[in-house]
Amino acid sequence: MTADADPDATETDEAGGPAAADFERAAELAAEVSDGDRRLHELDDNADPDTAAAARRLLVEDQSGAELSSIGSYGFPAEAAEPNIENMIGTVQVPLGVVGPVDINGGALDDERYLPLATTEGALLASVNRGCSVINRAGGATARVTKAGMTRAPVFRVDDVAEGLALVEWVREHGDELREAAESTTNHGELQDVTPYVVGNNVYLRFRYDTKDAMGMNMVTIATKEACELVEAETSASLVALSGNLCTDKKPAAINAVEGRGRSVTADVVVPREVVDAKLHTTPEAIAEINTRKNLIGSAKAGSFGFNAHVANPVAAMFLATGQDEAQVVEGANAITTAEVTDDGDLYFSVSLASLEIGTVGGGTKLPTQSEALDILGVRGGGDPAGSNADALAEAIAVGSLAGELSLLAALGSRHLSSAHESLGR
Ligand SMILES: CC(C)(COP(=O)([O-])OP(=O)([O-])OC[C@H]1O[C@@H](n2cnc3c(N)ncnc32)[C@H](O)[C@@H]1OP(=O)([O-])[O-])[C@@H](O)C(=O)NCCC(=O)NCCSC(=O)C[C@@](C)(O)CC(=O)[O-]
Ligand SMILES: NC(=O)C1=CN([C@@H]2O[C@H](COP(=O)(O)OP(=O)(O)OC[C@H]3O[C@@H](n4cnc5c(N)ncnc54)[C@H](OP(=O)(O)O)[C@@H]3O)[C@@H](O)[C@H]2O)C=CC1
Repeated sequence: MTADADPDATETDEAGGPAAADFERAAELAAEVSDGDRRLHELDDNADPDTAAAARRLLVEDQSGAELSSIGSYGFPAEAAEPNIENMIGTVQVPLGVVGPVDINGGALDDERYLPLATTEGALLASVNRGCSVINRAGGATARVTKAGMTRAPVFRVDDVAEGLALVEWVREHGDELREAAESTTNHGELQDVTPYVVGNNVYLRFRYDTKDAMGMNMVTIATKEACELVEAETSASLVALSGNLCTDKKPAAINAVEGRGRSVTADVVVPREVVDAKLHTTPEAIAEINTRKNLIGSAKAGSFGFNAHVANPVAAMFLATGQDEAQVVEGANAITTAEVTDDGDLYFSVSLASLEIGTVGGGTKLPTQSEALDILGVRGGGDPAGSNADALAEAIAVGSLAGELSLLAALGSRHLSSAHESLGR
């Protein structure tokens, strides 16, 4: 076995962290797992989280021959990540940078902000930064959350369509009882509506909640389970699965593009022609044409839900930076970019993200580096009023996406995409 830290260390430091692990105990635990006396995921029951992580690193190093000193050099007590991961061995570090400060004229965030982006793609921050500098010269970007609501859609089995319709009618008549059941599990969540869908002998009930500052998937799953118990007690329908995929979580889906999920948010800007020329080295006409031929027609021909160039880039980078659930980049990139030449010859440019599932409380937002990144935006924790911090985060991500779209479409217009990645991205 290759030890990856001080083998003489035996005390667990109160502050925690990899150096505070008890490496003697870690070696004992690793040997017990190797001998089949203990399972990998049981180590936390027998040691503090940093020691358990050290034991798992020893096992993985032994089995793979890998040397895990970088993975083991994390900068916070493993205890802080306990709600976020099982079988922890350390962390992966992704470089974090900032762009801006960019001027955001939002409904919830009306100020200048640096935007934190974590990525391994060279040229991405330079590009989004250029977009921010263009937005600032244009007087700032406007941003608004136009709809909010997190969904969970359980599927019920019924005998036939007549029973399915009876269930739909029962749901319509008993909205108050469903709301009371669902909201009994949460202090913040509010049931907004339940939309039924009947397919043969399947009934899907799409519950939508205002989850305030939480992304809300745990919250709405727990609340919907309570409502489902009422449905089963009061009707002949039988719950097959608490998630019936009409929610739709972590899969590309038209329903999210049309109905929205999480926050639907739009950012837009009018860029004066001279700024397009000086900073983007192209014209409003060229950007509008590229947007039509690439983002609209090209995407339509490809059957894509993403009528944009690379909204996934700023969304993923800001998700990683601020502790969002990275699998939900699938829905986060569900965006339409528009571009047109105004009557004055300037460029109107917008990006509308239909289903941005984000929060400033819960999930990964509590981790030390992620909550510092939320501090950069001034949106850590619960907002006043509740929900305003998550609205502000949505607006910041939308403006980052707007900046990225502007810069990339311009780079395509000026034929600078490949040269930019030759000089910055390799
Ligand atoms: C690279 C640039 C920005 C050069 O663009 P430029 O206009 O030659 O740069 P510049 O040196 O004149 O500077 C202009 C501004 O860019 C920023 N800037 C410039 N350099 C830096 C830097 N080092 N670090 C930070 N910021 C930088 C900075 O904001 C600066 O303004 P200022 O603040 O000085 O007033 C431009 O060519 C560009 O944006 N290219 C596009 C690159 C891009 O968007 N890549 C994204 C990834 S592509 C991808 O992943 C998806 C794709 C393409 O496959 C999707 C699809 O199919 O479409
Ligand atoms: N369960 C599932 O099916 C899925 C879970 N996930 C995971 O779910 C997690 C996110 O779930 P989520 O429910 O957001 O987070 P948490 O489960 O961490 O719960 C957050 C809780 O914070 C409390 N809270 C405190 N202040 C506020 C506020 N201002 N606004 C809203 N809530 C507040 C709420 O408690 P209270 O309810 O008591 O008011 C809320 O339930 C992520 O880790 C994600 O990876 C992702 C996809 C699916």
